[in-house]
Amino acid sequence: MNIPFKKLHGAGNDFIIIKYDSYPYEKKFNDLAVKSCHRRFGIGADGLMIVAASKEADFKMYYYNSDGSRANMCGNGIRCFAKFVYDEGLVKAKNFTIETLAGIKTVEILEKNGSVYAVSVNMGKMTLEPKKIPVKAEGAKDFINRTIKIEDKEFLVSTVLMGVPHTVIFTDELDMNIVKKFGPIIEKHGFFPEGTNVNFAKIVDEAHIEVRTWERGAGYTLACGTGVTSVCGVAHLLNLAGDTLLVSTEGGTLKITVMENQLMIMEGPAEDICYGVYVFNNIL
Ligand SMILES: N[C@H](CCC[C@H](N)C(=O)O)C(=O)O
Repeated sequence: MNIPFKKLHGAGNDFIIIKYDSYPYEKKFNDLAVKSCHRRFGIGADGLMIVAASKEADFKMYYYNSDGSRANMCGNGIRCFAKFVYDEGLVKAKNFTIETLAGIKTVEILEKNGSVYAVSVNMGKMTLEPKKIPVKAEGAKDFINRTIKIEDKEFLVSTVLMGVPHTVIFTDELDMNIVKKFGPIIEKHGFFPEGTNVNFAKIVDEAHIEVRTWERGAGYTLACGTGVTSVCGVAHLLNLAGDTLLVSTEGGTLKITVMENQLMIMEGPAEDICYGVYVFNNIL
């Protein structure tokens, strides 16, 4: 089956985007994600998004990780999704809404010299209640500053829901060996019945944070929008940083603003990489 696609990235977190009508087989989306996201046998990406019609918003976004698992929300992804639908002429307004499994998100296209260079997204508020994340923490009102012991190391973690579960670990030094060794262990730790994304964060000063993320269902990625937003929300909650933050990831910089009412606005890049036709051999 030949499927037209575009590939975009948001701060190095890369995605394949297709239109629902070009492959209207929802039950096969996870299989399509695994095969198209494969870095050798497919196009290669961290995730797949499908642009569909919505009864409640301007569009509906399906998001799948490269391992085929579906996730409720994707921060870098929704910026790329917004650029895709705007550039494809599917929407004329610069402000519009996108239905996700984490609720309806409002996005704003940011244009310079007639081309979209970034998108601003209202990411909503963090959820702290363990049941809603979910985290196993009988009777606790949140999962902030908890200790996880793995081998001989103790991690002070804070887990929140930012559309998807995010565990935040503040550290003085970002050590990629630690990220890649302990990220996958924490991702699947028994505390997290549905798994978790894992963000290692270094506070540079009250306006700058560095983040490296091990993603649930995708592994180490160059950036994670919901992860960066979660880090900023927890840093603000713990008075470790201010309310306007520049967050540098390996793939680029995102700007997060924590509003008075705890809503968080993420602004960041969305860039085209390529477009073409994917030959989906779904017989195998
Ligand atoms: N890269 C995405 C996160 C995807 C979430 C997914 N890894 C999951 O929670 O299963 C972002 O920019 O927010």
